[in-house]
Amino acid sequence: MRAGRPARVLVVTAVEAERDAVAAGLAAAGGAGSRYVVVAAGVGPAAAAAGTAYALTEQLSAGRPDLVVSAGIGGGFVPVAPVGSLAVAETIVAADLGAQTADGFTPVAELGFGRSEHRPPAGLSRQVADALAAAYGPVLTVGTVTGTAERAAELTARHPGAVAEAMEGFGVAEAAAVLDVPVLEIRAVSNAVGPRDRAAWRIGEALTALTAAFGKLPGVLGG
Ligand SMILES: O=C(O)c1cccc(C(=O)CC[C@H]2O[C@@H](n3cnc4c(=O)[nH]cnc43)[C@H](O)[C@@H]2O)c1
Repeated sequence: MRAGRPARVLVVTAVEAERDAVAAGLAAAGGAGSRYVVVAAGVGPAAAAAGTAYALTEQLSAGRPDLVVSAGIGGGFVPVAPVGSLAVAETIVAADLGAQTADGFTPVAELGFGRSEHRPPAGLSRQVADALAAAYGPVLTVGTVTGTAERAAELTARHPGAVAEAMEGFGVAEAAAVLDVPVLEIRAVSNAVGPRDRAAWRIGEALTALTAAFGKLPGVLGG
């Protein structure tokens, strides 16, 4: 990102409820909303990449965005990211893109194809995490929501310090990287990563936290 406050920010969520929660926060921040475009691109990394690429291309005539933010609800690794809290990505990791063998999982980058993670600007991501009182660490992108304690333990072992998982960050980051636009990922925790208990998801609480985060973000990014 160029020095100073970003002139244009693209925020990509998965679903409309997340988009509306982000927009409500930006509206509460007052005026900053005009520099922000918020789109709901769909669930999963493929929809996220396609939607981000489309939105970036559409915005090019007004000038290339300075920053792309992947945002929404997510699963939190407890105890570091409990339900209702926020998580900000230090790295955005494609946690299930690769090959599963008898010896375990090999990430796609180790297979010699592409990359397995994106690194947001370190100073900026840390600054945003601190300002939002968010957990800070790797945020995993998965194609399949974790639903067992065994899978959660496997992910934690492979990605020490992981704070959250969701389904879009890596797709958003891949699209942003094509235009060399820096990326952040901000997640509001709706559920714990672990044994599947859909009834325990606190989506309303997470959306409220997401709104609060985007009420603060313009101030953190420089008004
Ligand atoms: O209940 C299910 O089985 C289920 C399966 C696929 C998707 C969903 C969603 O509700 C997706 C919405 C959205 O939420 C993010 N999210 C929230 N918690 C998690 C999680 O623990 N692991 C991964 N993603 C999560 C995700 O980014 C989706 O876009 C429900």
